[in-house]
Amino acid sequence: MLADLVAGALEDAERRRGERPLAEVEAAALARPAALDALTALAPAERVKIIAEVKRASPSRGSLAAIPDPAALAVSYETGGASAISVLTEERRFRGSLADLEAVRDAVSIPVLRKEFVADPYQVFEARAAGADLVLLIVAALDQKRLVELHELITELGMTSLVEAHSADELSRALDTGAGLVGVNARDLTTFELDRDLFGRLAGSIPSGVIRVAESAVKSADDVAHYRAAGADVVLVGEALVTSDPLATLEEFLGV
Ligand SMILES: O=C(O)c1ccccc1NCC(=O)[C@H](O)[C@H](O)COP(=O)(O)O
Repeated sequence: MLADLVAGALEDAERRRGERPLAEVEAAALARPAALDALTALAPAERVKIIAEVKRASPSRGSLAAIPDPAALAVSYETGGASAISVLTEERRFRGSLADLEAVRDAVSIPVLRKEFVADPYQVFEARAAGADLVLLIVAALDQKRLVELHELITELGMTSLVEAHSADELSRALDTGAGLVGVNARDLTTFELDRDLFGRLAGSIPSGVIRVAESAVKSADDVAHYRAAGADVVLVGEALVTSDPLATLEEFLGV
């Protein structure tokens, strides 16, 4: 499944490259105002922080929410106290787009993450051209050389990588990149199984100075408390927000 998602995302990027060559996207990326400082926005604090996700659908859950106006949803997230917004831009299974990201960027003043199966530098330039401040890199989808190259490009463009792992091995590869923001995804992206305790098993290996993000499987305030007790500085939440009143849910989650 993960290989299919990456292959599909690369095919879609190739199609867009045909319509808008790299030189044009690169120029648009360089013309953007500087990216927001996500490491400061997500820095450890007395209270847990939330990255709130714009997520219409997913391979594991199918349709979640229509989200006709992603910018309005993002404004609710910002008003509700989210520290950053994640926008799924994958088109085939998540029904997202770069246009969603651009609309969100224009509507909020907190950092915005491009959530995508990024494997090609073109996708990084696209992210910056659309106004992203952060880009997701999934360790399981990349060999180490490519992971490091993409992380370096993201950094050169002034953005922040969120480097995502799902095992001790992947975590060690994530830390080897030198990234300051590392996520542990409870969802196995090959089987979709959820393991809410994985973060707790791996968090102790993340050195202080690296921001720890617990991703996926947050359904309730108890789940946020569970991740917080295990050492999460930040939790990334999708489904629970798009299928509820986001303001009320954020208030409940941030009260933890
Ligand atoms: O959500 C999926 O089904 C999925 C399947 C395959 C690859 C990635 C997938 N999701 C991306 C994410 O990591 C989540 O959208 C994100 O962590 C939020 O998760 P949740 O709060 O459980 O919606």
